Amino acid sequence: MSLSSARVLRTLLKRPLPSTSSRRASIHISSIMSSSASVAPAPAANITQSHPPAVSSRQSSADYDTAYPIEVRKYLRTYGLTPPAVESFETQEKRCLQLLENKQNPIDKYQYLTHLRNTNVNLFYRLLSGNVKEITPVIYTPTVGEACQRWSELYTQPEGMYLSFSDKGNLHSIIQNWPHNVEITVVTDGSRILGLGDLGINGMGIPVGKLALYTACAGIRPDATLPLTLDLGTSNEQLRNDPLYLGSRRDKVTADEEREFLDELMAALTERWPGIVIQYEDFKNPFPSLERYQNTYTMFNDDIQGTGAVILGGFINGVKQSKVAAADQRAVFFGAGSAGVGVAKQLVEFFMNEGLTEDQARKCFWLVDSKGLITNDRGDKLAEHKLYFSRDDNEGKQYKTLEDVIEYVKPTILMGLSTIGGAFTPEIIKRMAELNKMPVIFPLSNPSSKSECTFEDAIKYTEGRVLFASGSPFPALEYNGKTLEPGQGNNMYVFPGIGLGAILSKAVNVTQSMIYASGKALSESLLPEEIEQNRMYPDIRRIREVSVVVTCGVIRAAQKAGVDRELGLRNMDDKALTEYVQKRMYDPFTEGKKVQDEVKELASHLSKL
Ligand SMILES: NC(=O)C1=CN([C@@H]2O[C@H](COP(=O)(O)OP(=O)(O)OC[C@H]3O[C@@H](n4cnc5c(N)ncnc54)[C@H](O)[C@@H]3O)[C@@H](O)[C@H]2O)C=CC1
Ligand SMILES: CC(=O)C(=O)O
Ligand SMILES: [Mg+2]
Repeated sequence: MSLSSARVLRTLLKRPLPSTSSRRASIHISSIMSSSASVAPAPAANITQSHPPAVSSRQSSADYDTAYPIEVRKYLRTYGLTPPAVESFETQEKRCLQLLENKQNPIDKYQYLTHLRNTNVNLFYRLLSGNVKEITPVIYTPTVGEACQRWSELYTQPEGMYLSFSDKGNLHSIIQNWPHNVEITVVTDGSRILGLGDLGINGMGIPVGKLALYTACAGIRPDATLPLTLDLGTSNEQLRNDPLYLGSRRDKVTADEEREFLDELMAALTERWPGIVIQYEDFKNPFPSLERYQNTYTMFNDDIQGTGAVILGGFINGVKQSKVAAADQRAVFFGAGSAGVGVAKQLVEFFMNEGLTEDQARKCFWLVDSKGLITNDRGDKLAEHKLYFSRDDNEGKQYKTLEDVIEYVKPTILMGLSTIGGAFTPEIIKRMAELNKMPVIFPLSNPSSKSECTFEDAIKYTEGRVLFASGSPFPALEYNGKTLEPGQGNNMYVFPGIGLGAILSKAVNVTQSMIYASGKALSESLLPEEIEQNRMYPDIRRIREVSVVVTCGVIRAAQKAGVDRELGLRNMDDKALTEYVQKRMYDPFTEGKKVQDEVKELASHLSKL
């Protein structure tokens, strides 16, 4: 059967997926009129059944909130489908936190939170917003790493779209199956999931986790987000032989095949949802797609650009503390992939803004990959993205190990984007501390097991002088009577604001200037007391406020670049723009109130008839 005839058949067999608003349109007058009387449950059966009964799988998961008053439950036709008590947000949170605490393993906590998101979306986001520091490590790095590794083993429900290479030619029609209007998608092919390698379609945990952060941090409505995983084969033989693996068992498609598929995908997504923002995530080789689509679609690559921006943000504050001028910086990058090159390029731009020429700025960087320092005369064919930083001043000498490179360069900065856990050994950290008053050491690989060093080691071996940020979170430490908080250099500080800024400004493209602006805005989002505490990044608990600052910076940059189509925002001063952004953000704490207000308004209207 062709896809289009399958769709017709399905349409005939099934009633359409009702949206919350269409369901609300078929109001149950008697239930609302009787609801104000008391909390005593009037039988749900008093509801006139003018159309098929509400089926749980057809309701929005937000509708089953035990915080909803009786009249709202009747209005939503969930009366009787939730326990009788009407709970406060505090009681709900207490139960959820207790349940979380009782779970022994991070993955059990992850599964519980997944269940919660699918059964009461507003409660999930209230819980996340109120406990962002505690819960982010469960739904995002590091735990999402294990969730992806075990995705096929633990699978219970769909949470996004899966598109296979064999669907090529039909992507446009398959995408029509998604039942909501989408403003933003995160798309991966699973080929480089964190530092864990090619996980094929098991990588779905990443789009799901990133989009949960879009909602929690930048207030993009949950139903306007689309987690998207491309099943383009996998080079992971173990997965292909795993009987539980949920993807196709073919080898990875070729670069040409991938390009053709992505061309069709980009067109299909944009045709279905004009203006959609498309975030590329965790592709093994993401440079060609960024180059190909960045001037044609509203898209960006989080690993290259988001990571560049977040490190720029922290680095601007770090430089102020270390007081080493741009011209005197020498940065060794351990790892020269998408993230390494993305960060280095972003810092080149910063150094140029600090007065260096491009060549002077570029020469401040020494990139190391699995074969050692990247030089023109190393003897291997360098991937294109490495050429810009390849050194020609090594006088014929090759430096194979990180120790050798450090002795040669005597760096002020050591970045880790290598996926090699523990690569920054005590000796390396000590050497950085000998070379610098305040060494910058950023072990940025994820998840925690891949971090190039721990916060504890960085503090111990530099005697507390390190300027530290890691990709995954580490706990705070007591050192010499002081509590030291590690920085978290993770793109989660910027991608929510980049996405929201692009959506609200209706940007036709995500320009490099918008990316730079996100990092700059992040650096300016610190409170005076955070600056006083020598922090490079704001407290993660303020991420929603921070995302508003980042969003405004991105919108202004879009306006300056002339890629914005929401021209009304141009006339707003900064205060008005900030308020506009805040008002446009989904807030799980007031979401239920909106429904209650609708019910009240309707009851009052009906009483006047
Ligand atoms: N903190 C953050 O926000 C972000 C962190 N990352 C993390 O950065 C890591 C790298 O990501 P990508 O650059 O996208 O991956 P990639 O696969 O493109 O690059 C990895 C690089 O590490 C090098 N490498 C591998 N083994 C090595 C060894 N033994 N010695 C020296 N170099 C070695 C490779 O040659 C390559 O240049 C991952 O763990 C990822 O999770 C990525 C994006 C954002
Ligand atoms: C944080 C992130 O995007 C990564 O590790 O790939
Ligand atoms: Mg990533």
